[in-house]
Amino acid sequence: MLNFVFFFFVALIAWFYWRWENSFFVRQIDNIPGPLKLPLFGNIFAFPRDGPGLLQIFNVKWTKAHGHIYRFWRGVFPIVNISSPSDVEAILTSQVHINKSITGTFLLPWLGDGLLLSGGNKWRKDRKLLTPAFHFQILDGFFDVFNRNSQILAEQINKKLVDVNEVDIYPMTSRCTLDIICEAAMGIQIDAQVNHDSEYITAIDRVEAMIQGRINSLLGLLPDWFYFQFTSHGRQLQKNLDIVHDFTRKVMVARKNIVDQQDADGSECDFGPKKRRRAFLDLLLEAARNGADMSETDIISQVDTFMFEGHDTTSAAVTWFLYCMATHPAEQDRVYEELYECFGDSDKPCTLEDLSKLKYLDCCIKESLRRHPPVPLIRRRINEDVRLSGYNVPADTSLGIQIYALHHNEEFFADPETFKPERFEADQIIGRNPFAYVPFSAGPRNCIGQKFALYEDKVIVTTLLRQFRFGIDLSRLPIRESFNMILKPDGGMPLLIAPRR
Ligand code: HEM
Repeated sequence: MLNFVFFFFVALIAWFYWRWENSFFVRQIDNIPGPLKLPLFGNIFAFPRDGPGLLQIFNVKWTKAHGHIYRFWRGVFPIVNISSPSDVEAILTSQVHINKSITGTFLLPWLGDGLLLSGGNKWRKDRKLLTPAFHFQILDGFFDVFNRNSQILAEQINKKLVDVNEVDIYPMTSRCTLDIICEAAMGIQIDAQVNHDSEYITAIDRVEAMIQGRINSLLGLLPDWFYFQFTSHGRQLQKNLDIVHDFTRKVMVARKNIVDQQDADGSECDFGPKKRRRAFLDLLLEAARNGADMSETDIISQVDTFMFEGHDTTSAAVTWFLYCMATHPAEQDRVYEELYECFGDSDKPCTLEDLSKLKYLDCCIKESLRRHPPVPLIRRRINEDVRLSGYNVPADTSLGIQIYALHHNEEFFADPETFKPERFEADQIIGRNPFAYVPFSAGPRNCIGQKFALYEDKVIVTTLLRQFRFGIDLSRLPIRESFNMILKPDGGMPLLIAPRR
């Protein structure tokens, strides 16, 4: 009898699987070229565990083997990856495909329904509310935060140079951008550059590494309730998430109390229409006070989202830019000449007006973001059937937009592995498909912090290049790129640094 029940269930599962395999949905997906899949597991065993391997398989190996549109299976969930400008344009400019895919759910326990992960009307409402926070007049007010923290970074480098001439620059730029975003998002100074033992900073580092570890392994197939309750990885992640959320909540309450107090005693408010620089948190608290439908949890999710999106991305951009300079001394000299023309020998802080004069620096930064895009892959959930490169991609499919593969497409960027800033000189851009280059994404769901990031990036690198010359020990090359949610240097970024004066 038991045998009969067992075989009955196996046969039932096999029948359901066979029906599903032959469904119109699966047949449409499998019509798109892609690697051979295993029943139930799909291609999950082909995913490398390490970041460099992951970048290679998605952006290089499978793109070369199957073309600029291919599909693969994460268990029974299909993912279609695209990297041709016309397909990318069709998705990014669409008002229909604006929701994030299932992989975004791994970030949900951390970022909640913040701007990065929310969809539909909630996203539209929040995006409208937050857009004024990135008005250029408001960003101008952050220049003193950028300059002050860049100068602290230069001092920290100088301290290291007393003993050595090679410094791993990546953790240092990371702490610098963390200090900047904390001040901009929450209005507080955590001094991560000098205070290395902060529980909050350690927890943020762990949360990022653990979420990436989960995505890349079989743990990613477990539902949240099981993963957080019954695996030690999940329990550890929860512990670190509690530290991060606790910190954000405490800052929010403290900020709210200050504002309430100032309101009550009529003293000058440090947030209000007359004050030029306001943290993003102030804007959210103000909106909540003015009756916007926004709970405490909503505010925390938005602040945590800015902390995540605004920290590692920019430090990766700064780090890869310094790498490009270190490996291209002639281009570094030309950038320095331009800086010298603008600033001379002075210690004058960098202003928005100065940045508008630094045209060659701008080309070098754009080329660095092409060659090493900090966000190499973004995802969408297809809301209704769409035709891409002649294939029908059915509704509910997860779609990957491979920014890295797009930026390395020979058709648009000849000799794509070579650093050539002149690609971004005015006459070279004419006629190039604008969707061949999208480091900040494009369309309605582009990066809301794009201008903030570029100003911050430029102030940090000008501060450093005015004071130091960067080089690299050739035996360290190549520094491998690692796909860890963002594009990080594998094993750090050891650069040879010499003071200019
Ligand atoms: C060089 C640095 C940066 C790069 C390359 C970058 C890139 C991107 C990209 C590609 C997206 C689209 C993500 C997606 O569709 O899944 C995005 C979204 C976003 N970015 Fe950035 N980003 C950078 C810096 C920043 C900064 C400094 C902030 C905040 C101050 C920020 C805040 C956001 C937010 C909130 C979103 C979600 C926008 C939405 O869905 O409406 N980013 N970013």
